[in-house]
Amino acid sequence: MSSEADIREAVPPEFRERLRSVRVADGTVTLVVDAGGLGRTAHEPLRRELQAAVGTVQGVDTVRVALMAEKPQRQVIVVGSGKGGVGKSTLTANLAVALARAGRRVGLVDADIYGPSQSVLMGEEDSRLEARDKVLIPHETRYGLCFVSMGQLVEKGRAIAWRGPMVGNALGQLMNADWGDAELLLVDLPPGTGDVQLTMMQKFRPAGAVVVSTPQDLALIDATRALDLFSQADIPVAGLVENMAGFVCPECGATSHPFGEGGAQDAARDLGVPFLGRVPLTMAIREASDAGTPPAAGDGPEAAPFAAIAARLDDWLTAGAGT
Ligand SMILES: Nc1ncnc2c1ncn2[C@@H]1O[C@H](COP(=O)(O)OP(=O)(O)OP(=O)(O)O)[C@@H](O)[C@H]1O
Repeated sequence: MSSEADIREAVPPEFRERLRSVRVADGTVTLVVDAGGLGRTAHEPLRRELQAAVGTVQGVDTVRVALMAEKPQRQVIVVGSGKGGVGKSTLTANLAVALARAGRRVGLVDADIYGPSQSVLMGEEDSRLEARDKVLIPHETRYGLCFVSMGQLVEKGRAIAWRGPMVGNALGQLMNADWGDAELLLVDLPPGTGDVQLTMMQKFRPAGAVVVSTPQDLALIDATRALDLFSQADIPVAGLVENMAGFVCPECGATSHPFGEGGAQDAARDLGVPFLGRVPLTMAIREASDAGTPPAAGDGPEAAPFAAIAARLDDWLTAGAGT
């Protein structure tokens, strides 16, 4: 009859620290193993390796492996805007890249269910999502982060006309994908204040919200509405970002202000929310975004504003300002 010590000895050394308990009874061995920090994809190979190794011990007929997947502490940050077209998806993609570059383990969720664009922004237009045991496996990008998007589930160019419960269901699938050891999920919300936002706030309790606006008054009125929605739901506001703040002429480098100047910073001050920074309107940002090479991943001047905003968001999270 094999002893517990024989069984422990047979477990490959790299897994011994994960062993939580060993039970031996009538030729059946039960191992309880901590699978925390391993992605779901690693579970089956780990189980098979342990079964094979322990199965070689004399007197062992059956090896049962119970994997405990502790849930990593993961914070959710939503990025919203009062209206469409202000650059919310561009900002979310580049913030995710900048945070990953700064060493954060980041996942990106494209919850802009009616107009998903993260596949294009990440240069993964043809990527499709796979599922294991009905859990989606996020798609690995070249930029040090994984993402999921509605755009990966529906046919390209197909309009999505869903009612509330279907939207909630789709959102749940994206949020509950196999995020492995990601510590931060950045969520690109649809513009406005509809079903997705409400489901998000009720079901997934974000640690914080970032609101994007262009500097002109009309956009700021809408941004104020988005801020109001978050504060009503007790979601802390990490800050306001001013996008398309000043146009940098690609010919002469001079800056003009087609949408006005400093409006979001003033609005943030008036509303008592942090101002996270501004991103200029440049041809390079638009071209890089369309080409699927997020400017934040490069070393050009376009990366700097995103890195600065990401650092402020990181400080806000580190200071424990999120819930
Ligand atoms: N700072 C910027 N400089 C230049 N172009 C930008 C900038 N920010 C965004 N854009 C461009 O503006 C367009 C709209 O941006 P984006 O899709 O990110 O906006 P959105 O608010 O997410 O829109 P939607 O409401 O469709 O989700 C895109 O073509 C994008 O490349």
